[in-house]
Amino acid sequence: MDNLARGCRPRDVADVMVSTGQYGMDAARATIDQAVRLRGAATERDASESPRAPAALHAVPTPAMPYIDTSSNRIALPDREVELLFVLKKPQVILLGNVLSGEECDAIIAHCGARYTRSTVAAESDGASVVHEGRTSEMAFIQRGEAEVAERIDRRLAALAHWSPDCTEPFQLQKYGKTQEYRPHYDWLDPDSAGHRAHLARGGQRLATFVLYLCDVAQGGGTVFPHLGLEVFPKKGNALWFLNTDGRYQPDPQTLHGGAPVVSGTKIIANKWLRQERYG
Ligand SMILES: O=C(O)CCC(=O)C(=O)O
Ligand SMILES: [Fe+2]
Repeated sequence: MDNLARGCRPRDVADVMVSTGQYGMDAARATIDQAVRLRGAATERDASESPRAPAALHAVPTPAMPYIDTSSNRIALPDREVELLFVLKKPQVILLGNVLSGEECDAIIAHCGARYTRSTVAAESDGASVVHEGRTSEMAFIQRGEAEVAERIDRRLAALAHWSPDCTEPFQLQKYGKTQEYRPHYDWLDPDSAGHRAHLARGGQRLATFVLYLCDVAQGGGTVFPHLGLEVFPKKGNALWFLNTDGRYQPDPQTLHGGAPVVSGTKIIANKWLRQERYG
């Protein structure tokens, strides 16, 4: 497992294991998943060291990317079996079912109680958090170590995405009442914007997004992707995943997305962003 410790992509390590003839692909994947879990989903990887490809496999280093195994209809995680509901290949957008139990959704919402404040975005000029007319929801954060249920879900998402929880942002809840929305935007940080560069300096690029739907919504509130002609409706316990960049960490303009206005009811989601490096 030295290659994993050096930050190689589990997928590449699996290819090497199969090519030596000692493992079938299923056995290689299972062994790697186990090793990643034991290592706390590669927590120990030195974030300052650039990820490298397995020795003697590629001359050109391939950066590590989080990934979800889409080879079967269900994914058995250590504490839960998740369903694949749809997969869009490019850009990669995956809808997953049964990621959270109803009780877990309720517990997260209860934990945040009334701590919401008006949502903000990062200003392009200096990166400061500013209120924006395109994001009318309210937000709340759950810091690492604050709630057992959040820690458990953090570990589950790490196993699902083969990515260390240390390289993710804390959960950000978004609550939308009637007419509230988040107009189409990108989750990746723009290297050409001075304000975003300050955020890039802490944890690198936002490689992938999980949107956890914590409740059903009576009407409206879908997550929309205008360039893809796609709208995903919130369903309690489901999670939407998308990759914000290509495999070389370059922002993908096709990932434009937003939260459509809620027509009736309330929508509550939790965002989890996977960063390139340790996010402290
Ligand atoms: O509300 C949604 O469905 C998407 C939210 C979103 O894209 C965000 O908070 O960055
Ligand atoms: Fe977003």
